[in-house]
Amino acid sequence: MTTLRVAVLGAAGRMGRTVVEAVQDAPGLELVAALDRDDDVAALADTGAQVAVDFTVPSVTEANVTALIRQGIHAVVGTTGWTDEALDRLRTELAAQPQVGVLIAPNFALGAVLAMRFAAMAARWFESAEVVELHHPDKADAPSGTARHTAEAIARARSQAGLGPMPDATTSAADGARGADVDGVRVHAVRLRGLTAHEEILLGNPGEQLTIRHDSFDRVSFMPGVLHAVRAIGDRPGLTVGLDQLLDLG
Ligand SMILES: NC(=O)C1=CN([C@@H]2O[C@H](COP(=O)(O)OP(=O)(O)OC[C@H]3O[C@@H](n4cnc5c(N)ncnc54)[C@H](OP(=O)(O)O)[C@@H]3O)[C@@H](O)[C@H]2O)C=CC1
Ligand SMILES: O=C(O)C1=N[C@H](C(=O)O)C[C@H](O)C1
Repeated sequence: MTTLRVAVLGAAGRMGRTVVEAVQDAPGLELVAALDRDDDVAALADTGAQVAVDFTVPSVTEANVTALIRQGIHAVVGTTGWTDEALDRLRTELAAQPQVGVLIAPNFALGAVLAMRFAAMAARWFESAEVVELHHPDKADAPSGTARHTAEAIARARSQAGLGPMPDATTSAADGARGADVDGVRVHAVRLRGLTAHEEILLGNPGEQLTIRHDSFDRVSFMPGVLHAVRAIGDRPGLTVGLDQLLDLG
């Protein structure tokens, strides 16, 4: 079996530490670099890394991935905060390095990926849909990348089905009481000590409710998805958004 040489960016962080352990324990993978703040991503090629995993912070992840692409290193990215404009800039970078693969995934937990897919399937059959995400209080961004992605998928499914705005008679609300508006879908963010990463998608019709819930109780929940992506990304040149694209879900 040939060994795949892997680097981790954000290696001192909560996710980075877990990824370092997972790579060290994974057959066929070799950890060749563990970088954090102040380390030089532009010199990573010297380590022989073939794939790099980025769990850093939204303000630096684009610069990291750009540096990886320019060195011909594939990227598996879990860091949140990607805008459509930033993704377009990556596509431009990738056009000059057509052999390089980049995966940006808001959530690597297999259950969370399936929950997003189920929500998108269900959305057109319900009058109302709202998303509640619940996380540890050390998280920097709100709403979560997963919740944004979920809301965007619900909005897309509703629009494709020709559904209009959801019923909502609110004419007066305290600041934030109705959550964030993501493409017309309300998203509510809870921050609570003791939590890790959780999401509920509430879908309502007259007389019935469907609740789709996913819980990550521990960061190990993300590791099977990360390792699958590390092994798969070299055969998938260009930009891929969402782990579901690598899971053969149909
Ligand atoms: N896709 C998924 O499945 C998941 C995604 N995430 C996302 O991953 C990201 C990281 O989460 P988490 O691990 O909890 O966050 P942490 O804050 O624990 O980790 C981020 C790490 O990146 C470091 N860092 C900051 N700047 C740089 C830089 N320029 N280069 C390299 N490293 C840098 C930080 O250092 P310092 O502390 O000194 O700033 C820290 O060690 C978030 O965006 C989060 O939402 C999280 C869980 C799952
Ligand atoms: O910061 C976290 O912890 C998480 N971030 C990701 C997100 O913003 O969706 C994934 C997961 O929810 C954990």
